[in-house]
Amino acid sequence: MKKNLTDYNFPEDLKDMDDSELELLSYAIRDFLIQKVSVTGGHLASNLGVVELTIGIHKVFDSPRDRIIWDVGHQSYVHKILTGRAGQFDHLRQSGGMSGFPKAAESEHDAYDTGHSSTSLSAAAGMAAARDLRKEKYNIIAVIGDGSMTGGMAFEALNNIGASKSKVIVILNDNGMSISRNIGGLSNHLIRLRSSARYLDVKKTVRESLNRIPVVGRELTSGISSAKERMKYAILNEGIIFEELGFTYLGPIDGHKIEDVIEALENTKKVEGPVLLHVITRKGKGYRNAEADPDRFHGIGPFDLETGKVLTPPQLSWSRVMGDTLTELGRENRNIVAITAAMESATGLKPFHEACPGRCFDVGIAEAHAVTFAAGLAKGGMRPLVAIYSSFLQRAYDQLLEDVCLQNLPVVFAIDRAGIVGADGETHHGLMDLCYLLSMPNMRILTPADGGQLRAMLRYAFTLDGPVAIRYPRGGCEQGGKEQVFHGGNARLYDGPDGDIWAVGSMVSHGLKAREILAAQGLHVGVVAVSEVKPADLTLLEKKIRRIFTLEDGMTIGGYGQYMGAQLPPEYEILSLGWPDRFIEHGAPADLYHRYRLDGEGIAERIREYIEGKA
Ligand SMILES: Cc1ncc(C[n+]2csc(CCOP(=O)(O)OP(=O)(O)O)c2C)c(N)n1
Ligand SMILES: CC(=O)[C@@H](O)[C@H](O)COP(=O)(O)O
Ligand SMILES: [Mg+2]
Repeated sequence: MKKNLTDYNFPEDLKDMDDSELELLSYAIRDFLIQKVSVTGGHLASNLGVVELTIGIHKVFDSPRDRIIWDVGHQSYVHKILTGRAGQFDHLRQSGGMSGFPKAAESEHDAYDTGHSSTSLSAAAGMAAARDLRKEKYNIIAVIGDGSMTGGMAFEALNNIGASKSKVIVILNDNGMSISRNIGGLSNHLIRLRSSARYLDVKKTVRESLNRIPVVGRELTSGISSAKERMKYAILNEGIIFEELGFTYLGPIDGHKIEDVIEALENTKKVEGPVLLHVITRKGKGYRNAEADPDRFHGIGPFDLETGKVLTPPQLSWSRVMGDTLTELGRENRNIVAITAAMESATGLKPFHEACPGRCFDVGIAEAHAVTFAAGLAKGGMRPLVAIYSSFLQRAYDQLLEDVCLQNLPVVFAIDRAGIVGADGETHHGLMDLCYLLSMPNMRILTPADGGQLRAMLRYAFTLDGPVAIRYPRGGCEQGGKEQVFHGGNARLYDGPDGDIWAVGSMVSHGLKAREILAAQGLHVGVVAVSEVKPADLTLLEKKIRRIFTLEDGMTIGGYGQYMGAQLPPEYEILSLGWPDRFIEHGAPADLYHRYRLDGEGIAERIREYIEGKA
């Protein structure tokens, strides 16, 4: 073994390693991951679970010729180490550093960019069709977790691939967990498969599969031979959903036994047509604290290695305020129900679940279904709230429009992680929701500037009889006044003769900072805190102040600024300040606001340039 992981020439060096060297390597990788992520933060538990599997994949397949697609991509750290990027882990997910997700721009080994779940199988299907049409020869391997397999797109792709008979290798990494415990009918099916006697004799089950199915060449394993035994196997495999859909199902195998992993992966190569290898792993494997609490170690900030405790002091989060308020409201009104797409604790729903058991629904990673499910609940007389991240709600555009807005149903959307999220980057920033929600008739959009306002808005939202979206950012929030009430409308915080900043929700604090900086330079702008984005409240428009600067944590094109521009009388001029027409990279929020001139300083500069006629 070499001293450092950076001393290797991976993936080539893997090819000459024997099983015991690979096992030693797995220890070194775990150690490295735990050390590095304890400093930078990141998706630790999922990566610890795929160490042997990833080593096996790079040993058996030939990346980048063979294409490896990581579903979600949060578990691609080991792949990054094994494709020459160990040296970049000190800057994992930091401004200017390596992404936490696969990025083709980062490495030729990253065959497909991911971040949102359940896309890998569709991407693999398309890549396989392209390969076959072009008569090329290479393997396409999609690695998907049991949580991601609950997403609708994964089912759609299985359906498609199974019928196409195209050679796609699906590796189902089953650890029984989504971020929290995995749920649903498919999850129960997997539990039955993993607890069946078949798991006990790994090699035999894989050999049996190979004897039963068409394989490339004649390199068959010895396995079962008599017709009677073959029939017994076929019956055993009957009812395995993947087989029924047209896949050859191999496994389940123990994903932490490197020699079994390698043998099973070699066997996937031999199968003709679509094949699914079921691998059982443990989330957090090899680090006591993560094994004990895989949910918390799914995505974690910098932590103490010994205790596993995060180093940043706890703060009041927007999610927490939402969850606690909903719990209060749920106690008062038994018609209130909550829905999450596999993000119960992250969206703050846990206390509601505990206080109102039976009224909190985790539907799996199924955002589109979650929204129409809420529409159904509303139709049935309940008052549903969908707690969801802004970027994941993108998955349910059509359901928002056709099921909720068109029928004007009273569904409350608690849109978390709206705006810049930071370390997760392009795939996770919540910069689009204002653009698509603003164009939806009947949708009301509220944006709290602090925790007190969020509490008041939630209470108000349940009094309305149509859809309401309340959007708020990731992270900590100011307490705000406890007894606030909200009946719609905006609030003027300052007057100013040189123009008015209309700041949406949490951007109010940036607007106030800009105002201060400008005042010191002799320019006096007012500030309006925009709590009600839609319908537009124009009652605070000043007749004498004809210059409006809108400020939003969303895309400029199609966002609040353009929406306001369309409502303003012609004598008003408007400058819209938001995120530009490009994908915004990962990095610390403060760095990003600064780089894109959306912090107080940048906003002040842009306003001054505009007023001075330079913009
Ligand atoms: C569309 C979408 N919804 C939700 C998420 C948030 N998310 C990221 S990983 C994850 C759980 C994935 O579980 P699984 O695929 O089993 O991987 P594991 O973490 O267990 O390795 C969830 C819900 C996401 N990335 N994309
Ligand atoms: C990979 C993924 O999609 C989630 O784990 C996400 O990273 C969670 O983000 P938060 O840290 O904002 O909850
Ligand atoms: Mg899982």
